[in-house]
Amino acid sequence: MPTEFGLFRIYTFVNDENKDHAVIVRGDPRGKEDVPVRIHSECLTGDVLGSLRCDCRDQLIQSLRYLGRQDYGMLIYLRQEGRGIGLLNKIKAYSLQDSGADTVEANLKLGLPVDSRDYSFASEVIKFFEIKSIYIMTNNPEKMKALIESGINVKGRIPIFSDPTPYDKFYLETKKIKLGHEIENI
Ligand SMILES: Nc1nc2c(ncn2[C@@H]2O[C@H](COP(=O)(O)OP(=O)(O)OP(=O)(O)O)[C@@H](O)[C@H]2O)c(=O)[nH]1
Ligand SMILES: [Zn+2]
Repeated sequence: MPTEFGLFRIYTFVNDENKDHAVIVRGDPRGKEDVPVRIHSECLTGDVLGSLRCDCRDQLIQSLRYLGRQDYGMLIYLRQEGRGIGLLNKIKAYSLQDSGADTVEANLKLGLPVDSRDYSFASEVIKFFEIKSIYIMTNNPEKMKALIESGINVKGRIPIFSDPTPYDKFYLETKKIKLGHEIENI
């Protein structure tokens, strides 16, 4: 698949819930060591519509740009919208955030988990390609931990910072303080 970031191959994998996840592969990472991998969670509002309420689109573009410069690597696009609560609930959470709640409080007020994402599917994909070790592109230590616990040899982390805007500064601060994201530029 030719993209503005370079040439990739695209695969789809379907899980038990019948969600089709996309894997965008650069070069041939099969059997390789030290493969850069971005595991990106779906964000329709940011990734597709360009919403500035979050940094998702910026991280997606930075990841693809980075991967496009590598000989091999992959981006696993997981259909776990809204950290797993789905689009409808994320929009309800946005409404509560407009009344003052932060991104964590809003989920809790809706009676939903703060983060119900599952990375086992991403691990299966990495194992499918027989990748020996990875560098994970994330600021989220929980994501890294989940991958290690599922048996992936994670050699290290590649941070992806985006410049905060007036629209996402509070969101990024909350991710740093309440969700433990290692964001150094706020
Ligand atoms: N529930 C909820 N989900 C959100 C909100 N803003 C963005 N998301 C979702 O959050 C997911 C991305 O998670 P983030 O917390 O931004 O980042 P991360 O994937 O944990 O960490 P990185 O790997 O550093 O990007 C996507 O599925 C978005 O749809 C929000 O305010 N509420
Ligand atoms: Zn987003």
